[in-house]
Amino acid sequence: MITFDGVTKRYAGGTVAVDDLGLEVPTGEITVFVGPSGCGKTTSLRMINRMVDPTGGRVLLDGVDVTTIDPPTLRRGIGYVIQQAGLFPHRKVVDNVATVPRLLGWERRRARARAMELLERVGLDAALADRYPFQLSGGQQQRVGVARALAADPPVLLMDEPFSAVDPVVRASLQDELLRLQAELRKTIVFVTHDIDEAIKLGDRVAVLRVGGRLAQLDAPARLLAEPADDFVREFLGRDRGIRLLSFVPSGDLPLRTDLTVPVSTTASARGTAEPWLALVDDGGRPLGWIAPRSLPDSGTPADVRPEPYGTFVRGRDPLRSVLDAALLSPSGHAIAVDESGRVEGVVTREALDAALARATGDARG
Ligand SMILES: Nc1ncnc2c1ncn2[C@@H]1O[C@H](COP(=O)(O)OP(=O)(O)OP(=O)(O)O)[C@@H](O)[C@H]1O
Repeated sequence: MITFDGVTKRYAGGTVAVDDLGLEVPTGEITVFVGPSGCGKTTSLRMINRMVDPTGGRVLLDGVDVTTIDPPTLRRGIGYVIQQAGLFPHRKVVDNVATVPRLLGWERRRARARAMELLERVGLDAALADRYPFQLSGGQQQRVGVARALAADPPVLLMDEPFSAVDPVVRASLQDELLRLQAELRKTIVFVTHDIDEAIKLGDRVAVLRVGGRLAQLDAPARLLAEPADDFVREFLGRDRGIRLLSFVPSGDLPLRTDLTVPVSTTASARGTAEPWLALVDDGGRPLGWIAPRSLPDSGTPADVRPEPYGTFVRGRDPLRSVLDAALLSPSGHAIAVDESGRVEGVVTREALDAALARATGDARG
């Protein structure tokens, strides 16, 4: 665990970058520092690995004041990833990743083997190992940066805007990759960003800082969205707070109707149904779309019927936000629930969804 105990940093010249910061970064979790430019995020992060020392208060790593540990020893247990990856330009990718193990005295072959294993872990093709950093895309460079930080298997990882220099699509995949890795590795991660969406996606807890280096709020993302502490946090969170909150509400307990589906082989049997919409399902159990039984032809083959568009969600895995999205994509207003392999489990009606939405927003309002 990392503890900020009344930490202040006043730079020469008088700027107070961090002001009496008190918070805990739990072991094995991702804690995100977020806030506008100049609010002291980077300074706070760097006080953990002693690139900056506080002028007041203490930063404790598992109860030990970091200023009592000499920086090289301290940094051996702390990986560090920065924007633009910060790779050594004249070293091949594999040697970049092997840098810290080599510094720790690993023999060359073992360090390289470890580097190759990590490149694979972060989703990079082994063929890239012998390239130089300039021969990689921005996203690939960031992956190398993450692999390098993980090379000595440090319990703590500091990440300073690591994904902000890449385009939104690559950025999203790097974020997904980090979450996947973290599920396996359970590092204690402090992640700095100015992007609130990134903070909410990645953080187990999010610390919102305001300029002057003061902590505005520290909470789990769902709580932050539901109950911003003040106007500054509310404005920083921006629009769509209610919708974004639905990303944290599970869909597993939504009631399913199985009588609102019809197999394609028996489409004609749907003619007499009173329901305005039925979900058409193929022979493999996969959704084909919505049909209106009333519009089925009295004669001829119902095979000519063209199903209307639909949306699906994986029940139990996807959040309520995905159910709402699926419902909005369907003319019926209902959402089709599928299992992990894409087979239809049933239908969540608009009424059931409305009730769940009312419950979720009611819970959020407290
Ligand atoms: N070495 C330094 N000397 C003097 N002032 C500094 C120094 N480093 C940072 N500052 C000031 O401290 C404040 C906080 O800086 P810091 O880099 O920690 O903010 P940040 O939240 O990480 O900002 P950004 O999102 O723009 O990177 C700013 O006002 C900055 O100008």
